[in-house]
Amino acid sequence: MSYDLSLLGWTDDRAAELPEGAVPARVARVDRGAAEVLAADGQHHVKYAADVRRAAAADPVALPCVGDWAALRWLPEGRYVLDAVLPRTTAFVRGGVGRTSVGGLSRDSQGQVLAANVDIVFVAEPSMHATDFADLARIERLVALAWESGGTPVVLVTKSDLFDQHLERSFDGLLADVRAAAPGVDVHAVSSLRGDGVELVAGYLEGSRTAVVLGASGAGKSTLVNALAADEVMATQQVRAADGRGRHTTVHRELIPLARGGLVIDTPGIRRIGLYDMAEGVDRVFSDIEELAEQCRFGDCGHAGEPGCAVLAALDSGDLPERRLESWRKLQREAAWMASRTDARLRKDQQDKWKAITKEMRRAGRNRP
Ligand SMILES: Nc1nc2c(ncn2[C@@H]2O[C@H](COP(=O)(O)OP(=O)(O)OP(=O)(O)O)[C@@H](O)[C@H]2O)c(=O)[nH]1
Ligand SMILES: [Zn+2]
Repeated sequence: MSYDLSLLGWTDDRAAELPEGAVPARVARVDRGAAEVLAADGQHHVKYAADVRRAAAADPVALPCVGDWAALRWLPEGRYVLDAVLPRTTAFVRGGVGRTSVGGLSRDSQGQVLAANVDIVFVAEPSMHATDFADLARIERLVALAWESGGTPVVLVTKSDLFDQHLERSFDGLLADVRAAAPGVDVHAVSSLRGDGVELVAGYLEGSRTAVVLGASGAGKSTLVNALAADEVMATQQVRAADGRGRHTTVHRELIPLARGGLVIDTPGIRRIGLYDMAEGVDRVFSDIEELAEQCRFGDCGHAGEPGCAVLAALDSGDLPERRLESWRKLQREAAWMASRTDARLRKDQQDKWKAITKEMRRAGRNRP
């Protein structure tokens, strides 16, 4: 089995970051101290070089993760070693690895990268969930997370076939509310069951882009991924049934290359993604409120009754729905809480570290395999 790197998302920009003589590979899955990677000459199980282990011991953000592009080096004993992680263009960073026994984040926890180099972040929210309509607050939260990762969010209102047209609310009205909750973000209705919108979703992956699907349990993520992947997932299920072995199947389960181009990352970490540091993303998803806040008379207005508050004025006039203001307040509190526990310089330091490692490797001029 060999891979066409460009179909895995390899670009000229990334090639420019590759140390001379190194072999590029995409991380499909990670285990303790080792990764499954896809390279032009096939799939490999590779261990981490001492530099990578050292960097990861100092800071877990340096650990290779699914979606990473890595530089492999050929060892004299006839196998590859993962020598460096190439600079990430996007990353889902969880604020803390450790959880305390009561479920909170432990104070000294550092960031952990759940997935890297994800271009498109689909936010799946069912049009109907039991008798409830799409949850706008959840959409706001996940869109904020998506912006924070550096990827481009696209909201998918899933299970559109379940929407009962006889309800007091029209489907178009629901879509309009969703659009208002995610300004500047594409919003589409999808029914994986009927196949509606699936081609449109696939279109976002053209040019071998990488996507994840975020959403609550039961939002229809797996069904959508299966609809996109069709052939591949069915094939891997047959492999599993035939020989009962897991490894090959698992690789394709976490980083799923689609036959029509593009990839979907689907890992337990991404599925459980909830609340991470996302101050920037919050600002962006609530840009309408941020703009109002700039018009408040006082620069440090708390929007709690101060004179000349533009936010409360918009609330009074009905321009700003109360639900949205509440949602913004809640996310801001959470973001502030996360920020107090996450070293803001973490990622910046990490980027510098990667650059240094890459430079170091270039200077050392590794041997070709
Ligand atoms: N009517 C309808 N049902 C759907 C659609 N997509 C998914 N479902 C059903 O909704 C249920 C949940 O779908 P999943 O794809 O497993 O949801 P998920 O988001 O992957 O859920 P988790 O694995 O728990 O995170 C399943 O019973 C699906 O058959 C759809 O477009 N229309
Ligand atoms: Zn104000």
